[in-house]
Amino acid sequence: MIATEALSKRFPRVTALDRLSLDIGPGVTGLVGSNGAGKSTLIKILLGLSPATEGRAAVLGLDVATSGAEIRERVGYMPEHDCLPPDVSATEFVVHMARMSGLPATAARERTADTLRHVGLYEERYRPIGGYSTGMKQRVKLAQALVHDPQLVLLDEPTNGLDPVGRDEMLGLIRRIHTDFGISVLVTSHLLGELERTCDHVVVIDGGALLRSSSTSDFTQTTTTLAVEVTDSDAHPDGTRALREALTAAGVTLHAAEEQGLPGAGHVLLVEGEGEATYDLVRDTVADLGIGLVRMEQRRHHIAEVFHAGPQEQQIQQQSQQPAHAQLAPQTGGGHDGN
Ligand SMILES: Nc1ncnc2c1ncn2[C@@H]1O[C@H](COP(=O)(O)OP(=O)(O)OP(=O)(O)O)[C@@H](O)[C@H]1O
Repeated sequence: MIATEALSKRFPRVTALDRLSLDIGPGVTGLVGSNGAGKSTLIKILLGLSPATEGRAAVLGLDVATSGAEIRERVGYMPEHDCLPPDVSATEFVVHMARMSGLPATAARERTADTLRHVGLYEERYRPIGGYSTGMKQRVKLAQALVHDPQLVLLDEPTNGLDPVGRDEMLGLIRRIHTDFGISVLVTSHLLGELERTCDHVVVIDGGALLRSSSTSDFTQTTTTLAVEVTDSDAHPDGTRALREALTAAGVTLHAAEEQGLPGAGHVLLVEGEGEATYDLVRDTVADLGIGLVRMEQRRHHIAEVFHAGPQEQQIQQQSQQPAHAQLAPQTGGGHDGN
């Protein structure tokens, strides 16, 4: 879908992309990086809207330096910034964008109705965009990227400005772009956690250079550690502590998640697993103590942990509760006009 080779983009005072080489296949791919990492710059080069300083890039096998117009015919683009005209309706705007992409008038109207319905805009599509909420505007931006039935869409920070419910809905829509229509997706975000559920593959860039590119399952592979959570009882007002003491006496290696200083982790014990025997021992010990077993599960790595620990350090600090959307620290000096 997308291939870049030693792609660089230098502005007078900043290197936005630094010899970036990528190979992105079909499916849903997340492009993650903090503010100023170079995500928007890469997208603009891929669309043939901005020339690279050095290196090469191809989208759907077409060279970005020479085939910008053909690429834009086959690729949809959802820009990051608010760019919608306030005084026209979603229908008028999306029909216009469909016509710009080369669809005849009737097809443009039909595709617009289908696409707006798909993104969840119904009767409000006849009202001027200026009165829409942020979530509705993001849906219009997504609809205009999809209306000409592209093979690939490039979505720049589609969850920006959305509340948690709106973000989940948008992520669900993005996933369905691929599952329902077979359109491949490159979606950027500075929130590592949200891509875990949405993307098949994740590319992490920082300072315009590649940090890591791998499948989401590689990022989130399971560990041999069990996360165990129990209830308290009258006999054991601190059930977690009672279980900890009993398991330690039985010779099991374990530590409390709260030792890592994680919020909400006070009732979670992390048990070093040694196969079936450990599951049985935990179950029997909990039963003997007469407390309740809330959960016992193999811990998964979260993308954010892997990223913070660095690719080489797969033995990551143990923790059971990661905030749903771990955010990369913003970089300094990122101000620009966005063009
Ligand atoms: N037209 C421009 N002129 C000068 N510098 C620019 C220009 N566009 C981008 N930059 C700089 O290039 C770097 C990468 O910017 P880019 O917009 O690609 O980052 P990003 O990862 O998309 O971040 P954000 O999500 O904040 O937009 C930043 O340091 C930015 O200031």
